[in-house]
Amino acid sequence: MDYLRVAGGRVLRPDGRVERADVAVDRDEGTIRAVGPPDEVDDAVGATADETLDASDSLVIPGLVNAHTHVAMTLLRGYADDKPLDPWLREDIWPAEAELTPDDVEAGAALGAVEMIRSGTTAFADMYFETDRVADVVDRAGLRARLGHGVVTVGKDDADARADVEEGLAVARDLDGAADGRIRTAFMPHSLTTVGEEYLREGVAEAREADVPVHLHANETTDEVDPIVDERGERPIAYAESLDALGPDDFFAHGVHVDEGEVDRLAEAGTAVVHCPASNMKLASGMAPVQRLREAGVTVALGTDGAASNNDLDVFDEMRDAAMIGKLAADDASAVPAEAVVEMATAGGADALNLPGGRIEAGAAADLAVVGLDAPHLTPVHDPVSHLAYAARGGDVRHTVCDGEILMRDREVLTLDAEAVQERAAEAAADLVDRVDAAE
Ligand SMILES: N[C@@H](CCSC[C@H]1O[C@@H](n2cnc3c(=O)[nH]cnc32)[C@H](O)[C@@H]1O)C(=O)O
Ligand SMILES: [Zn+2]
Repeated sequence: MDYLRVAGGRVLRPDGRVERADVAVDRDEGTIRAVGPPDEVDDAVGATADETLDASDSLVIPGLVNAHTHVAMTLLRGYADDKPLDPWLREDIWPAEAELTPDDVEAGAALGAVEMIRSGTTAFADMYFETDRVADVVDRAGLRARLGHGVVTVGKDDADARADVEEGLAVARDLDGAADGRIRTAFMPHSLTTVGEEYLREGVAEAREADVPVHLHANETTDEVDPIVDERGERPIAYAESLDALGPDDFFAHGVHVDEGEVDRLAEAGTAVVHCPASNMKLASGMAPVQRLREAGVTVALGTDGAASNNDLDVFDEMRDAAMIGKLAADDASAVPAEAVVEMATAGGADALNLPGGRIEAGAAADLAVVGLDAPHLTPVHDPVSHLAYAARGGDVRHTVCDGEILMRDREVLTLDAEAVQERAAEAAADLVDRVDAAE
């Protein structure tokens, strides 16, 4: 086998313990072959390493999972800030997105991919359009992803609405298994209010038929929950259930305004919630009951949401924000502790997306990040897990590995030309804004 050894570091294990260990990666299989004391891994593998990644003074963690984003929105980073969700989407974001070309989406997705690799993220879920272009980027970048075409039917005539649903289903069927299996898909209606009931019903039924999961924005703002309650006399999660969209492989973004009954239904159904604390704070959407969700047994993952409502794709920030807002929401400083947010960003994310990774153990996918712990803001190291949650940043990541392939070594991205990607995205964004201004 082609043997990559991650050597000399401390390793975060699935039970939350941190131990001195080396990690042996089988690059042919893309899996972790052994984890153990440095003098034992070669024996366990029965070979010496073909290549070594230095992890001294560092912590080896599972690759982080960004379980909800719109990755090409990096082009709209800082384009419109300081507004609530609905006017922000209608007045600023949707008009700009109307001018996006397939090339723009690819440029923005590549920028997002570079940003994610640099900050130790190895897997993400993306809801956007021109999904085949996003998939190309995922393939080249070496990342893992669950991708979908965001379906919106409000404001469209029946033919256009149907075409959008069909596109959502076609993308989910056609791209599943792409990039040597690193790409999986989902049917992604934007939300329960931006897609009409009959389209939701038909689309979800076809998704079930095709065996692809459902991902949507749910219970994000009260402005979105109230109309459902007023019109239907039921809460959004009950509505989702009536649509057959509350399955064990489905995952919903936000879950901010969920009541006790909805939390219990999510737990019983096994539907995961992707908590997006920065987006929820920035759009003043509200505080998700994360402690309550976890206590009820709901799988909770973390997402940055799009870069226009964050404004970056750094999952380290998300861990910190989740811990902070989780305590505030629960009015309890012991709520949503460091271990919880680290679990949400790793195993929780992999479980929510039903993708390999999220755990450093023999047999698991070789998706990992090596985080340098020798920076001033990480000194001293009383507790590495505390640092992951509260003090480390994406820029502390030294190496990133996905599916056994080194995506970044010594802070140099190997799979994409980071400089060219950044230049192209900046140009695409400037041109985009010119077109939006001209269209007004
Ligand atoms: N097919 C649709 C695209 C939907 S993609 C998903 C959409 O979600 C939008 N979005 C980004 N962040 C949020 C959020 O926090 N809540 C709801 N929508 C968001 C994003 O701008 C994008 O338009 C169309 O042609 O308009
Ligand atoms: Zn979103």
